[in-house]
Amino acid sequence: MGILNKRIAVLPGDGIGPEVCHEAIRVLEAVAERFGHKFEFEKYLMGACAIDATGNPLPDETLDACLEADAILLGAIGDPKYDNDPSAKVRPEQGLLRLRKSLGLFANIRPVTAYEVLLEHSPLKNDRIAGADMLIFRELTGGVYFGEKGRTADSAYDNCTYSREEIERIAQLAFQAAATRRKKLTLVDKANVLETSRLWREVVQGIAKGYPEVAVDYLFVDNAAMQLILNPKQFDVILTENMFGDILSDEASVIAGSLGLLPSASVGKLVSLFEPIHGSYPQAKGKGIANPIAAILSAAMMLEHFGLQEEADLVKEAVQYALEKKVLTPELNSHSPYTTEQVGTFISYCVLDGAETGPYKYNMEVGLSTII
Ligand SMILES: NC(=O)C1=CN([C@@H]2O[C@H](COP(=O)(O)OP(=O)(O)OC[C@H]3O[C@@H](n4cnc5c(N)ncnc54)[C@H](O)[C@@H]3O)[C@@H](O)[C@H]2O)C=CC1
Ligand SMILES: CC(C)CC(=O)C(=O)O
Ligand SMILES: [Mg+2]
Repeated sequence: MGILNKRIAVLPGDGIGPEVCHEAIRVLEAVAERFGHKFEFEKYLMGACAIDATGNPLPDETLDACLEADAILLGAIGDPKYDNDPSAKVRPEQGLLRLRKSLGLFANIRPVTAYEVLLEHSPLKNDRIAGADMLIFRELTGGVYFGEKGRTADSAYDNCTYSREEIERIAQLAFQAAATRRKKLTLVDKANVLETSRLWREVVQGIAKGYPEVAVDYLFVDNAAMQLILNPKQFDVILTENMFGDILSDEASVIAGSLGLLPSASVGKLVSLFEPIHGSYPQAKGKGIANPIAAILSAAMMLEHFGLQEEADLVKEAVQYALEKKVLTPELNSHSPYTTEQVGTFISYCVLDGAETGPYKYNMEVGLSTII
């Protein structure tokens, strides 16, 4: 792959979103400097910050810029002042959902890896999770989050709808991924109760015929929630609908070690979007304790999407090195002295100068001598 010129629309959002985005951008800048690529970053409003500034959680200017960009980097959106007001007419989350729908981002891909070096910090049984490595395909533009909603004084409803086409397009992607991995796909649903889940099963059974090399199994979501913790190594590719994928992937982050470690790529018909799976973690805003790795690994997924595999691998190695050297934010180790920015600096230097010289440069700048 030659030198690339890419325009990246950045939506830092709310809470810790701007802090983790900042570190992901620095890492992408380090990649650009090392390999000679030109990445242009332009920031736009979305979420609570956009409501505050314009009254609209997804201003037209933001949507237009996203449509014209080569990729989108998103931090996170959400603010307690809206979460705690049940009568709020406009909400930050509406901006995110509308963005996903408008861009046709129907597949949200969330890799989950149990990091060997973090096992000692895990609340889970180490021998059960060591080696776990799965890819969650979460449907992102259908289901109960997008169905018709209604409210009277004493009742409320949120409809869940899926069409055959909506299921087919993400199932095809999930099968393609499974075929390149350990060749196992698990459909997670609630087909004993939900009509939508029965349609998911029917469609997936049909598509499975085109992938005879992929073993398919079916799990009810309540059982899946337990199996994830009990025996995560059984999973390779998990395919599921919007809300189940949302919930199960946060649960699966415990296998990795922290919600602050899990990245995602959302792909569809138009431009792709890359975001950590976590939210805006408002309690941590401005404290320098948010883990930037989920955002940095989302940037690595963006590099893969651009076809820059060597660059993406370098970022992933730098992250691995930060974990090995215990350059950790406090949720992974309460004794850790490292801030969001320091973790970002360490990873950026490893990307720029390699895992050998990067840390020395980092130590000189930060004045820490504990890493190497
Ligand atoms: N994609 C998005 O922008 C999302 C937005 N939200 C919004 O975020 C706001 C907060 O929601 P919560 O339910 O508290 O979820 P959250 O994901 O923001 O935080 C839940 C918990 O995960 C941990 N955590 C999250 N990110 C972390 C990081 N980078 N480093 C270390 N620890 C981290 C913290 O312990 C935190 O209390 C709400 O307004 C919600 O609507 C929630 C999920 C996704
Ligand atoms: C607005 C929510 C659906 C955001 C969320 O929890 C997510 O995308 O993971
Ligand atoms: Mg979520």
